[in-house]
Amino acid sequence: MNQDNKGRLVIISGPSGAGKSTVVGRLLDECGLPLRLSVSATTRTPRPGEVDGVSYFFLTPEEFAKRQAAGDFLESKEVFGLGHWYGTLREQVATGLNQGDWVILEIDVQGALTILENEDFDPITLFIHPGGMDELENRLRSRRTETNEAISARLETAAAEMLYRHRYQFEIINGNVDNAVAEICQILNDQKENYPCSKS
Ligand SMILES: Nc1nc2c(ncn2[C@@H]2O[C@H](COP(=O)(O)OP(=O)(O)O)[C@@H](O)[C@H]2O)c(=O)[nH]1
Ligand SMILES: Nc1ncnc2c1ncn2[C@@H]1O[C@H](COP(=O)(O)OP(=O)(O)O)[C@@H](O)[C@H]1O
Repeated sequence: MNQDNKGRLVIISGPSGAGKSTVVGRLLDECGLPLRLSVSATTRTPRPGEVDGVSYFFLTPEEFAKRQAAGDFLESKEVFGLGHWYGTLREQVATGLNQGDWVILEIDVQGALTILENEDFDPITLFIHPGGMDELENRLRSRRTETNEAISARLETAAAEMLYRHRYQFEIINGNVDNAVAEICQILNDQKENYPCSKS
């Protein structure tokens, strides 16, 4: 799927609350590359303001299981141990790569490792974190989207995920959003030298 300059896969992981969505939103607008976000499917309920098909495809557990059985996912995982599933849709990735886009997967560590084991891809991998667990907790609490139970599960998972950051090519500390965005744009544009885009 990745031959003939037909786009690239970019994997971004990091603990919940690290600022992945914030940074990715900016990258899409500011990097000057044909980036697009792969919209994942999930069984979790939408937060206020999240739009089906834009933030995620929000599926019932039954719909999700059906799509798993049909082989529609490149990878799918239960994240945080709270019974909510998340999955990368093959179609999202294939469509983007075939159009020459750089397809961003904003996925957890388990999903990233599964894709790294898949030899069809040669992804650029980035791990984002805020530099400290206290700051992570502050961000999660001030986002006001999660219950205390969900915040605790996210913090526990965060500690485990941090242990995998060395499996990624690039570690980004998102202390200041502007700096993190600039650093990642620079990394991606440097990679372009190795893999010229068919689109730009
Ligand atoms: N493996 C996998 N993880 C995903 C996928 N989509 C989102 N995630 C991860 O699921 C976690 C939870 O996402 P979300 O419920 O939106 O909460 P947030 O990270 O606190 O904003 C994050 O670590 C995401 O990176 C996916 O398709 N596959
Ligand atoms: N560099 C930063 N400094 C301070 N707050 C940030 C920073 N980056 C993101 N945030 C805030 O932290 C919270 C979590 O960010 P979000 O992008 O939702 O994280 P993630 O997608 O990794 O779960 C949000 O309220 C966001 O506005």
